[in-house]
Amino acid sequence: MVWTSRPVKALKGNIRAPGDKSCSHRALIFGGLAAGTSRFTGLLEGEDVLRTGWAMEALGATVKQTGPGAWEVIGVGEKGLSQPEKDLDFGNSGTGSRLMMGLVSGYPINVEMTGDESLRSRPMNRILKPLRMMRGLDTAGPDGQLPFAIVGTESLKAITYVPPVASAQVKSAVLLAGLNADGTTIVEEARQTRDHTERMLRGFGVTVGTERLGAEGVRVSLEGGQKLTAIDAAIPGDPSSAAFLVAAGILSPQGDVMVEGIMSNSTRSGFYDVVNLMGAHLGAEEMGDAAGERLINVHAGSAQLSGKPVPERLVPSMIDEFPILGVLAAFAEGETVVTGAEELRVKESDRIGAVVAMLRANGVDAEERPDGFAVQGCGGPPPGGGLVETRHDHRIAMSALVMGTASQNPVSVDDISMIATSYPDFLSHMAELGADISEG
Ligand SMILES: O=C(O)C1=C[C@@H](OP(=O)(O)O)[C@@H](O)[C@H](O)C1
Ligand SMILES: C=C(OP(=O)(O)O)C(=O)O
Repeated sequence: MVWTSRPVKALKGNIRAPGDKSCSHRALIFGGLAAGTSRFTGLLEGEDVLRTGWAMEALGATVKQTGPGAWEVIGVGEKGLSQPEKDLDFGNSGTGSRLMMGLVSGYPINVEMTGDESLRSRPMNRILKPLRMMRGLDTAGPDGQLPFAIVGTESLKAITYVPPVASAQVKSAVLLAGLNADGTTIVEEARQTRDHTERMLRGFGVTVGTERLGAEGVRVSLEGGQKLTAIDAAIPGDPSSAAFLVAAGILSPQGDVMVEGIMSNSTRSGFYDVVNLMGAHLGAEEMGDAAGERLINVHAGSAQLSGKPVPERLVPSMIDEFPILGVLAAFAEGETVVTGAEELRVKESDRIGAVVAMLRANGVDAEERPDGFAVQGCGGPPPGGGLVETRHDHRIAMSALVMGTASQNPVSVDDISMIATSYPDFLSHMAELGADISEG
């Protein structure tokens, strides 16, 4: 179903950022594992997160909604995870599926897992390889794409693992397997990825060590056999979802957008650093904290940006924000170049190909690089007028719709259904700001 975003003069208003997707997955997983009842507020009720909740229920936890964004999770505690009676379907979610692969591998259960067309095409050997090492198996194995089964065991051995790609999902899967392994599991990241697993596990009473490794890296360690204790927590706002609203405020000719309660964590803030480098002058005010994370309100007003090379050291901390950065680059003056971001090829879509196709369909000069893309900015509103192929990718759909709010002509997308995986309130939030987005 085609939806179209038409240019409007002003986007204005205050929006509360939706709950963070990464933290919401982890809240349900850790709550489902813990002894006792955990209560969460502000949980993201996106499809990806709900599927993680259903998976935890299939494994023996009780997960129930008690109000809007309010959830109660009764964990399995001492009993451990039990054999699910059906396949676990993770839909579109790399995070849910990969974290759960690590988690279930340390229990004597056999778990069939699957996902949608996009997830079934994503690489899983990055998880299967360290899990095989923890079983003492040769690291060579069949190439992994869902559907497949994880056959768990109670005799995992701790390993020291250096992931070949910067991935919080890989780090987290290894640490979750490490919870049930014999010895101390260590993950060494050359460039640190988002640290929500480490922080939230500590909240649930697990001792997790973190040491700096070189200028940009980290060594994370966790002793096997530790138990989790239930907590009450408020989920911080999602900086990745908020990035669409912030971009909309910057691009609007009369933009005045405040996004409230965004998690401020240096492992997630790359997008905000880059748009400031490009000349956005975002305003930030402290808002207290939630679940051990600092919260800020961010104000975004109209600004003419200048294209910039994106510093490679910031790539992991903005890995989900490249589609919307591509849109900002199209409005900027001069060239924006992204390098060192080959991971974008294996997200919900090949996001290098999808971003370049989105921009070209709207009259913008953009080209693919093996590990990124280059955009020649229009120095103002790009032509627009295109129909964007979203390729089952929520972030491409939202980026294209934001582009349409300020381009010369409307921008259409071929599908919006998958936006609900990460940001079910996106369209209503955009409408509150004054966007003109509708079917057809
Ligand atoms: O751990 C997480 O919650 C996530 C890690 C990132 O994936 P990778 O680990 O594949 O980089 C990110 O793209 C995803 O949206 C969420
Ligand atoms: C890459 C993403 O998520 P996941 O890997 O969980 O599917 C995303 O939300 O942009």
